[in-house]
Amino acid sequence: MIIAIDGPAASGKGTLGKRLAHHYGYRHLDTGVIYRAVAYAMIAMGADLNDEALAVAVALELDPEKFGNPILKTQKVGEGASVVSAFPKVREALVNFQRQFAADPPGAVLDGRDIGTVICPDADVKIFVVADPRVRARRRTLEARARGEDADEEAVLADILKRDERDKNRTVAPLRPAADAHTLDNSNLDIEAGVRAAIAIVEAARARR
Ligand SMILES: Nc1ncnc2c1ncn2[C@@H]1O[C@H](COP(=O)(O)OP(=O)(O)OP(=O)(O)O)[C@@H](O)[C@H]1O
Ligand SMILES: Nc1ccn([C@@H]2O[C@H](COP(=O)(O)O)[C@@H](O)[C@H]2O)c(=O)n1
Repeated sequence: MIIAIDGPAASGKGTLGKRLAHHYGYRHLDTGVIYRAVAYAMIAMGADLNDEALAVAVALELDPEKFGNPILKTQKVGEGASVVSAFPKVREALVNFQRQFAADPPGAVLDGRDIGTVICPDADVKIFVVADPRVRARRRTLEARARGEDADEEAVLADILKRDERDKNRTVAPLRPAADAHTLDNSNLDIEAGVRAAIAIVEAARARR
């Protein structure tokens, strides 16, 4: 079974993806980390993030062993990821890796922006996770402060809104729910309640198979 989770920045996709994968014994891929890895490699070499040809070359040479690097989670790298991810050829270079991950047994949960629309249009279950932008900014700020960072909630909100705008308005694979996606608004749900709601969606889909 393939579970596709999409949604805007900091909506809880990764948290939910990890929890669903654990619940069902599936593998989990946070696809945002792939675009972050491209951006980080370019930042590290002092390159211009708008250099599409270089971004493609970097994307083709990515080492998944490095996806766990905590620096990929920083705001600067996230902002860079939303620049390089808008290039059609960068996205093209990364499709096979994601589809291969999805196809391998016993099942997979992938989260991102275009999983239900482009990467796995035939996914068994598609969930589009949303939450009020202020709620998302609050959660992300608390998360950063817990890591010891000096995060400003208004700046975090501005970053989230900017990335959402760029992701929704790009020409290729824009952020949007697939026609057959279930929207899950977790603005007023804690993590446990959000996971329960998602499991109910998955179970309903399994019962229909
Ligand atoms: N339902 C929830 N209730 C409260 N906090 C939540 C909930 N879901 C996620 N969070 C928290 O919100 C923050 C963002 O969640 P997460 O990193 O899963 O979002 P994301 O959509 O994967 O983000 P990104 O766009 O960076 O990939 C984390 O601190 C997480 O613990
Ligand atoms: N399937 C995806 C996943 C991510 N992106 C882009 O990467 C940026 C960072 O993603 P996070 O999930 O880690 O926040 C995001 O803003 C998107 O621009 C993507 O295009 N497609």
